[in-house]
Amino acid sequence: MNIGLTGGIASGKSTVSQLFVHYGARLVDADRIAREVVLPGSAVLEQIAERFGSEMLLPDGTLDRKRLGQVIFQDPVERRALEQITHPTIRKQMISQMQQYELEEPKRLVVVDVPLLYESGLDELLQEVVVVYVPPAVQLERLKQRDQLTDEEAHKRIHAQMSLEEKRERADWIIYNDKDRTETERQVRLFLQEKGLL
Ligand SMILES: CC(C)(COP(=O)(O)OP(=O)(O)OC[C@H]1O[C@@H](n2cnc3c(N)ncnc32)[C@H](O)[C@@H]1O)[C@@H](O)C(=O)NCCC(=O)NCCS
Ligand SMILES: Nc1ncnc2c1ncn2[C@@H]1O[C@H](COP(=O)(O)OP(=O)(O)OP(=O)(O)O)[C@@H](O)[C@H]1O
Repeated sequence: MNIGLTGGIASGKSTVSQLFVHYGARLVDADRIAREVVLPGSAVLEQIAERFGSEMLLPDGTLDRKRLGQVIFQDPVERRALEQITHPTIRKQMISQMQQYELEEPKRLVVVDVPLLYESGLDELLQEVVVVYVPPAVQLERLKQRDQLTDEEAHKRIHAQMSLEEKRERADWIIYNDKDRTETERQVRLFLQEKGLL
């Protein structure tokens, strides 16, 4: 079985996906793949430097993520341009990893953690979609804290994505992550029990 795991920025996808791993799932992590496809020497990084300028590279040749983030979270046109360069490769790698895991161990749960799951239409490929939800005020506070962002910067990042309310409406299953981690773990266990996976 495979499931998609999504939510808003800083709603707790990584926290929840680690709980699924703890209970035996295998994880396909889109953010991790997104980092791998821009390693020095990759065609994707070369295209980013062409489109956004070589000042987006640090002296050691790696991507200046902070700087590129400042550009793309400000401006939807720039964001689309980056997505057009990165998403086809990220998507291909995610699908191939997911298929490989399913082939290797057909009975084991595969969790596919993708921030932009609905935005990119990947939900079509997954059996069920679990949304990690927190109320807007909690999301804003956790994002500011974790990434040391100002109010304005955090709002821009949140608004670069489909609203968490809309994701919640589309979800097959919702995990509420606004209480403590023990409560979140209880809900992960409940999901696994319901699906006969625990
Ligand atoms: C702009 C980049 C370099 C900023 O890197 P940084 O290390 O600061 O952030 P990180 O990659 O850890 O992303 C943090 C979160 O930002 C959000 N986010 C990232 N890219 C986007 C985007 N294009 N649109 C909306 N939200 C996004 C996601 O919720 C993600 O979990 C990076 O996010 C990136 O390469 N984005 C394009 C690839 C992409 O779309 N990734 C999202 C998952 S497929
Ligand atoms: N139940 C919780 N109680 C308190 N803090 C939490 C809880 N769950 C997550 N956090 C904290 O909130 C922040 C966001 O969580 P996490 O990194 O798991 O979110 P994410 O959805 O994976 O983020 P991103 O979209 O940026 O990848 C982190 O600092 C994490 O430690």
